[in-house]
Amino acid sequence: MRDTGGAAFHSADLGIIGGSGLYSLEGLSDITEVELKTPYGDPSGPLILGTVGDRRIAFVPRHGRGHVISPSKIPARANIYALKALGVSEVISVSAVGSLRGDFTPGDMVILDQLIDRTRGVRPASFFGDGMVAHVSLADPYCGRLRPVLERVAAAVHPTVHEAGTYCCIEGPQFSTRAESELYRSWGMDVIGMTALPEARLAREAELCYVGLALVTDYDCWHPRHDSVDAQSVAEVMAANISAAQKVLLGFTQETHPSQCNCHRALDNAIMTDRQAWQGASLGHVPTLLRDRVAPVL
Ligand SMILES: CSC[C@H]1O[C@H](OP(=O)(O)O)[C@H](O)[C@@H]1O
Ligand SMILES: Nc1ncnc2[nH]cnc12
Repeated sequence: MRDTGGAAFHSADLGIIGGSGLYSLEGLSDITEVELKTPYGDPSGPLILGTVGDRRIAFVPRHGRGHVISPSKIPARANIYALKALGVSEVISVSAVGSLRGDFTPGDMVILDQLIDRTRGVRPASFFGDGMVAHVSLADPYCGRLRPVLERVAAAVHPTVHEAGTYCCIEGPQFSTRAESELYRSWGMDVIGMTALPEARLAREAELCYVGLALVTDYDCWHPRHDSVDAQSVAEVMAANISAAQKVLLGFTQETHPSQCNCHRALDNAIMTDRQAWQGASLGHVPTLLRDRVAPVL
């Protein structure tokens, strides 16, 4: 069913953002497709809403249907805003990644815990700045409450799950040079991709719990005994592991429940703008993100 009624008529509590190779979700019932408009433009495509057990899920493939959106062009603000507007409080983000170390091999899963930003500043990376200035903490960009749950669920369905990993986010869409790949390895980065940022920054600003499930698809271009990555090989390894990823996602929906979390208070000590100055048109669309947090003063 296609429904353009908007967020007000729909709701979800868990958001799933699909990456390369994950363009649909298995196991959903009561499926509705919603086309949402946001102040930050259209999301990557219609959001798919559905039910698994007692969870209402909202799914969005970040590259769009048919993989038509390049990493630099992903409307991350619209995607996160749309999830927030639907009532989502927890998000799991799935990514294909290259391995930067010998013991992370293609087919492995990684429960991401850290990020390094090697994007070039061309991606809008904040909801704040026009009339309201906020500086959230990103010290731990992934939710510490949900990461162990994801690890447990993944370990139950997949033989090799790494409990932590630092994701190096490059601009793309080209893959790295060998010198860059070696540089990132020398810095101690674990995996490489093009999409975890600004998604993770925006999820924190929107006070969402956010976890990252990375599927290792290649050794980038540093490994002396493996071919350099290409898009086709990424797609092939993803296809071989997609049913395991789907099982992890389904399991995760049943193992987590919306609960109180520090992530939902990320703006508590972050807003620098005087409270009196929160009034007025310059505040733009931030109230929707903050919802009931600022409603009393607006
Ligand atoms: C198809 S290879 C490069 C492409 O795959 C990854 O996408 P995602 O993170 O959405 O799974 C990588 O970041 C690039 O966008
Ligand atoms: N080696 C790599 N570099 C960047 N993004 C990727 N996605 C999957 N493999 C990748």
